[in-house]
Amino acid sequence: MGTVLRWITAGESHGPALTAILEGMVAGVEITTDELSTQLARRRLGFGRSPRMGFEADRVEFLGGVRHGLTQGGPIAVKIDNTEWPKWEKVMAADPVDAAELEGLARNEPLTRPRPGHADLPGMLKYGFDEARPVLERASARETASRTALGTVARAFLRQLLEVEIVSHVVSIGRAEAPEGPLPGPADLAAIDESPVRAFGQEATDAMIDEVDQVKKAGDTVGGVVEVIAYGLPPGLGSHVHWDRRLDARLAGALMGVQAMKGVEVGDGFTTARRWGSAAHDEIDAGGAYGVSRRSNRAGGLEGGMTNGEPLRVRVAMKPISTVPRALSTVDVTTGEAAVAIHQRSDVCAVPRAGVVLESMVALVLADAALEKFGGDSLSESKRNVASYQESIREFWEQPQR
Ligand SMILES: Cc1cc2nc3c(=O)[nH]c(=O)nc-3n(C[C@H](O)[C@H](O)[C@H](O)COP(=O)(O)O)c2cc1C
Ligand SMILES: C=C(O[C@@H]1CC(C(=O)O)=C[C@@H](OP(=O)(O)O)[C@H]1O)C(=O)O
Repeated sequence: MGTVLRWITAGESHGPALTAILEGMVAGVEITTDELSTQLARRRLGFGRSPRMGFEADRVEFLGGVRHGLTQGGPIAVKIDNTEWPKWEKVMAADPVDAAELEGLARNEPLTRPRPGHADLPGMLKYGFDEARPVLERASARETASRTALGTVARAFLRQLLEVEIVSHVVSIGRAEAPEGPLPGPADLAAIDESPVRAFGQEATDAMIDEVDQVKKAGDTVGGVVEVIAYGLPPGLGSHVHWDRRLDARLAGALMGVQAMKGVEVGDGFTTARRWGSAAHDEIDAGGAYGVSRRSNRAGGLEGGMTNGEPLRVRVAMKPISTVPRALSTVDVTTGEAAVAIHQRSDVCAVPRAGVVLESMVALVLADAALEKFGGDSLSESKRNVASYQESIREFWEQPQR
C-alpha cells in the first residue's frame, strides 16, 4: 500500500476468481489486457513449477477504471479466473462428494496435518479453524497473479512517464549461483525470459536446472535469490525526511510481502557491511545524466532513502517451498498424534517466476513514489511536472556560484 497509490487483492487459490483494485492511478495511461496477459504468462511458466501452471489460463479482464485502452483516473479493477474452479467447487464442498466425481484432484476431506513452513498451523490457531483449507486458500501464492496484474499497470505508467524499465534475473537456486558479471539490461530481458530458470547466461542456467533436477529426484524443494533492477529513474524518488517515506523501507516491505520471501538486500547490502567505507560508497564525478556520474553502484541506486539517478538494484531471498514431497513431520490436529504433513500437488522451485512478481512489487512502489513526486491527475500533467523537475536540475548545475 503506497501513500498515493493503493492496491488491494481478494480471492482464494481454488475459488472462482482472483480480483484486485488499484486506486490512485492517473488518467491517460495506455494499458491493455494483452499486456497483463504477457506478464501473467511470464509469472506462470518456469522450471520447477507445479503441474497446475501448465494448464492454468490466467484469463484476465478489466472490470473498471480502463476504457478504450486508457486508464480513466478511477479505481482499476481486475479479475483473473481460476480455470479449475468447477472441479474445486466439489473438492471444497461443505457436504461430502463421491470420490469418483473428483477426477483424482484431491479428496474432499479436512486437511488436519499442517505443513511446517506454510501458513497452515499459525493460521488455524489464530482464526480458530479445525483444518488448513481456509488458511492455505488465501496464503497461497496464487494471489501473486493479482499483484502481477496491478504491477503491469504501474509498469506501463512508469514507462510512459519516465521511460523506466524493470527487469529481474535469478542470482541463485539452492547451491547453484550465477557468477558475478555485468548487470543485465532491458535489452537482455528476452534472453533471460527464454532461460527456463530466468538466469542470465548459459553456465548459470545449466547449473540451476541441474540443481532443480537433483532436488526433484530427492523428493525435496528449493529456494534461491532474485535480483530486480529498475533503469531510468530520476534522482529524488522517496525521501530522507521520515522513516516511512524512505524508498528502501517501502521496497523492503513490499518485497517481503510476497509469499516465501525471507530477506531483502539493497545494492550490495550484506557485502557492503563487510567493506571499509572507502570501498563501500559510489564516488561522484562531474558530468553525465542529471549533472553527475558514479564510479560504481554498490548502493543500488539509493542514498538517504532516495533514488540517486543510478539503476535501482534489490535482491530478494526466497525460502524453499514448504510442501515438501518427502513429507515432513507434524502433528494431526484432530488426534494430537505425530503425523506426516499434507502433500498435494505443488511447485518444487518457484524462484524463476517469483522474479516477475517481485518486478511487479517494485513497479507498484516506484509508481507510488513517482506519483508522490510528480503528482497530476492525467499522464500529460504528470509529464509536464517531470519536465519542470528536469529543468530545475539543469538550472541547479548552471548556478554561477557553484
Ligand atoms: C510464485 C510462488 C509460488 C509458490 N508455490 C508454492 C507451492 O506450490 N507450494 C507451496 O507449498 N508453497 C508455494 N509457495 C510459497 C508459499 O506460498 C509460502 O511458503 C507460504 O505462503 C508461507 O510463506 P511465508 O512464511 O513467507 O508466509 C510459492 C510462493 C511463490 C512466491
Ligand atoms: C496457483 C499458483 O501457485 C500455487 C501456489 C501454492 C502455494 O501454496 O503458495 C500452491 C500451488 O497450488 P496448487 O496446489 O493449486 O497447485 C501452486 O500452484 C500460481 O502461482 O498461480
